[in-house]
Amino acid sequence: MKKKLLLLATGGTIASLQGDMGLAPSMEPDELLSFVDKIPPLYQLDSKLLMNIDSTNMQPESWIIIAEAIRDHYAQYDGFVITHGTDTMAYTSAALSYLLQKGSKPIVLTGSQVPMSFEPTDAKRNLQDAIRFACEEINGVFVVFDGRVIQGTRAVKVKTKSYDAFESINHPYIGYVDGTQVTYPFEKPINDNQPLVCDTSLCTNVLVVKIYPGFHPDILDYPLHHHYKGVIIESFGSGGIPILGRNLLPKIEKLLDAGIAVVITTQCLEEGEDLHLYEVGRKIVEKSIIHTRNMNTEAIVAKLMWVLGKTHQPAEVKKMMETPIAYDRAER
Ligand SMILES: NC(=O)C[C@H](N)C(=O)O
Repeated sequence: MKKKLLLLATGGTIASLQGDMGLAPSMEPDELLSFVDKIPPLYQLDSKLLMNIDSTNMQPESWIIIAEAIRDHYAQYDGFVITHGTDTMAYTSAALSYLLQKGSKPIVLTGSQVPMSFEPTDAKRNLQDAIRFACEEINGVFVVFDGRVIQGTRAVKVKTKSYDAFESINHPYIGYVDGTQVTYPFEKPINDNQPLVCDTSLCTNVLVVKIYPGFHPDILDYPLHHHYKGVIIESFGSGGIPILGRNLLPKIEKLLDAGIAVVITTQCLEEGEDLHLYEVGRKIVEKSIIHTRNMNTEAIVAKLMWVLGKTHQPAEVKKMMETPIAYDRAER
């Protein structure tokens, strides 16, 4: 049976044309599709333009627009393709993994490093691959890019120009697309065909701070005095914060005392935090901070906004953040 797919276009390089001020998204979804080699027996496709923006301009409110469009059309289609800029695609793929849970259909994000109208370009292949993967019997949110299928909570943009811009971090690739062929390196994930759960309440009062040698503890006064509900600290290596010199512990205690969720992650892309390893990590483990294990920052930001959209109660926030959703974290 032919699959019924919906393409939701949001802009990005894939839809960009050269203007006086540089590349800017302006192509309509039908124009994008005119470049694609159709696989007529496999699918029938409708399209809708949700926004036409550089993904630099994506906001959490834009994630909600995308999620609600999918929710509203969920019953009518077998799969969804979202064309999106690459710069914040990993945030959107993570966010949609929280906003739209369970379900029975694939939601596939793609984009390109070079506009569709340029030659050569990666846009044509990526869009074709995304459409092909959206025909699979699989559920969840995925990024399809340069022939690789990545779980939505595990994609990270690691290159600014090359075609292989995205990697699956701390998680295996779900699959590969080559022409009309989809292969799975491991067992194909089981589609347990559950009803879609759409929950779009978000709290955006979240701050990410990357510490560095010389980071001044006073910076952490800012979230305290500006109604922030969550602070994500990108610490070093296996995880730890300075406890000598510009000691961050007293300020972190103040944040926790004020009921602000403090989340610790690592600046290292691979293998995740292990705060128990070193004294500089253990000191903070004694406090009720939130562990992230091997989650990526994009997923942590989206998950924290989503969790804080439901509760500000510290123990609840910690429990929800530390509970795996959509394969976003693995315990050791
Ligand atoms: N390759 C791209 O799509 C980059 C673009 N600035 C965007 O994220 O919209």
